[in-house]
Amino acid sequence: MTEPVLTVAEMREAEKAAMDRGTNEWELMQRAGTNAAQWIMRMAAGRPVTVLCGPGNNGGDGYVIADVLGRSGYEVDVIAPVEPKSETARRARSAFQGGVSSDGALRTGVAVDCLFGYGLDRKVEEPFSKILEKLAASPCYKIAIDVPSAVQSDAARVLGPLPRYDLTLALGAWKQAHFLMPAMPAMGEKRLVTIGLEFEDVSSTVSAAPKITSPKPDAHKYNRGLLAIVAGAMPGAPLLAAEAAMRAGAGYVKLFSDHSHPDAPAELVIEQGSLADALSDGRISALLIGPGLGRDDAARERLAKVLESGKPAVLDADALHLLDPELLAMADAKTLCVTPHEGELAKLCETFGVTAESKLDRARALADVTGLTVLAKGPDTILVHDGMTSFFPRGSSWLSVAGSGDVLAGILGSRLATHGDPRRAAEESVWLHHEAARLASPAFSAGELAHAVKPAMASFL
Ligand SMILES: NC(=O)C1=CN([C@@H]2O[C@H](COP(=O)(O)OP(=O)(O)OC[C@H]3O[C@@H](n4cnc5c(N)ncnc54)[C@H](O)[C@@H]3O)[C@@H](O)[C@H]2O)[C@@H](O)CC1
Ligand SMILES: [K+]
Repeated sequence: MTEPVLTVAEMREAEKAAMDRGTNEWELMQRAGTNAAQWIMRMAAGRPVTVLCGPGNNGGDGYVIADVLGRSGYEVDVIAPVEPKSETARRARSAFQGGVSSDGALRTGVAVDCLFGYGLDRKVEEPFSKILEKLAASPCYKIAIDVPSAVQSDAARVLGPLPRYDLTLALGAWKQAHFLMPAMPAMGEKRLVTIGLEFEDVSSTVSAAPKITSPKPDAHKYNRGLLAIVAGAMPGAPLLAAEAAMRAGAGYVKLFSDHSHPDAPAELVIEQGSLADALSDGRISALLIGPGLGRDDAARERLAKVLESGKPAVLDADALHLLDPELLAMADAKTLCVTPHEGELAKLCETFGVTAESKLDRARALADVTGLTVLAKGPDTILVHDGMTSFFPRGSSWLSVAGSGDVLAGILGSRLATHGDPRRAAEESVWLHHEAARLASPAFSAGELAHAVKPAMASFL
């Protein structure tokens, strides 16, 4: 099932739509609190629970949770530094029969943070900041309801003390912050608690694990996809990309390189000489250029030839520093996928006149302006294709190793050569990259990561 990722405005619209269909806010809060309480009881397993309640409907959810836990036999403390302000939260507060204190110690056991949800709109100050500091210092099991209370839901900005949570329960739908830095690593495990909302015209989703198919019975090396990797000044990076690509599904991987590559595996075909001639091979189904390309005139010339060829291509690394409107005009942007890290994304935005503050907004604006498929990689990878945004579960932090990006580019090129769909190829490449890292962890080299792409493929067959 596709899981939408909503902005605060979209979330409010979805809730309004539910109300227009006849479900009032109180019922939504009952569902949210009751369903979240089921998760909390599973994690608490009889331990005492402290619920922290804020002034809005997130606090309202907290009173419902406390009520359900109390009725289920749990010892529950509620700490609420201020009285609820919204009507529905006040109703939840009056329905709760247990004790509420404005401050107090957190009992060891479980703490449930309902100070602020997606309504957080300014810096968290006292008395709330003090409570969050106390929560951060406590050894208890920490659960954030909807979003951690110091995290702004759309941009993932951290506006106050941010404890490390064990579990975050997203209510109704995922919010952007669940998949964005810097907030994401503090959220622990993340689970979606459904409350019966319906979503229309969804433009952002969580990428679902891909289903990779085996080659067709009549497959041969060409119709399984021929990926040509166009090398340049430095020999190592394109070779690494080729090692990954050979294990990611393409039937044939070639390296167009004028280096001798004494370390290349025997099964990698290396072609030297005229790039124009090499690119004229009609059997090539996708190209990859950028790793080790260089940034001089010769590199620009090679990139121009790739773009002129009209073949689907992945542009990575140095190619992203060279790409400009003049070069892009040579190609059909719909067939191209760019894979910038933060610095390369900034460079592309500068080149194409995109001004936006966050990584998410920059990736979206760049895709809009250029028509490219943008895979903005990093700890919070974001894919934008034709107005659609995909977010991904977090990958291993061991991926922060030199050559990791070359491996990702190789996998992406291989998947693109296999079926030609840039969005699908990009999603598959991220999942395969993460899975290869999981299998190769810890402390792998990029070469070991490239080899782990093979067992990673098996995870998605
Ligand atoms: N509206 C609905 O139908 C539903 C809402 N739900 C819950 O409601 C939450 C959103 O509720 P709200 O819109 O009331 O927002 P919040 O509960 O997140 O908080 C908003 C309140 O906190 C205040 N506030 C914001 N930032 C502050 C800061 N830094 N310091 C002090 N006060 C601050 C605001 O002035 C407002 O009073 C969701 O996250 C979710 O938990 C769920 O109950 C499901 C149904
Ligand atoms: K919260």
